[in-house]
Amino acid sequence: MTMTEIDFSAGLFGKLRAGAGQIWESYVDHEFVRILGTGELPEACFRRFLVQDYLFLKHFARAYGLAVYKSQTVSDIRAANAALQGILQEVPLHVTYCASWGLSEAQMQYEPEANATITYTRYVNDIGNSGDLLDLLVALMPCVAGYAEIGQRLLAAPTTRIEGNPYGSWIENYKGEEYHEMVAASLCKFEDIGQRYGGETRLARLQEIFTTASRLEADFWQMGMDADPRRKTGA
Ligand SMILES: Cc1ncc(CN)c(N)n1
Repeated sequence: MTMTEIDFSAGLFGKLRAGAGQIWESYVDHEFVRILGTGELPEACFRRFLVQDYLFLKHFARAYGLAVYKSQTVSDIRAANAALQGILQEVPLHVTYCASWGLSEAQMQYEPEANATITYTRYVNDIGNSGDLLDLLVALMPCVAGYAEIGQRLLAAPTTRIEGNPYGSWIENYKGEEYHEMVAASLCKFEDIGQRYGGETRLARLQEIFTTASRLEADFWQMGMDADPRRKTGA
């Protein structure tokens, strides 16, 4: 089977990604991702990230529920529902890692949310509440497509190690065919909705939303990095 190759530079998504420039790079090429690929990421950083990501996924599933509500056609409802299912399919990966550290799913649910989690998830849901379906999808796409790009980059990087890497199954998930097929379908629907909702005439505002969500993605990695015990400065 050939791997689904995604062209991240195409269409409205490609335009927004290019418009986000250095902020997009700071997300997909974050230090956290690079040392996760080599296996050198301190476990405390990955733990902090993964528990927060579980809480993040809950709010992103809610955001896709909102996308279902904002949809005006059955085809768009189906696509938002499929993306919601895609988000939920990530959860077992998180539950399995946390179980290996003795943390149950019941306990994960009651972990306090980090500022980075609150800021990003509430921003996206606010865009969805105040804007239309296209605004909401623009806020969601850095999350959906960014991890597929990260998976593709890790796969291509000569420094990436899967065997013996404690984060190997995380890498396998986001470079895997199932995730990439879901992202390819999401991007295809995004281009369709972009055209129907006049994306090209709304570029300035859409760029603002996309760039903000990309910056909040980079901040999310940084929240994981900051849990490195060697970087702690006293407090
Ligand atoms: C913060 C974040 N961004 C993106 C993904 C991939 N859906 C995720 N699990 N977490």
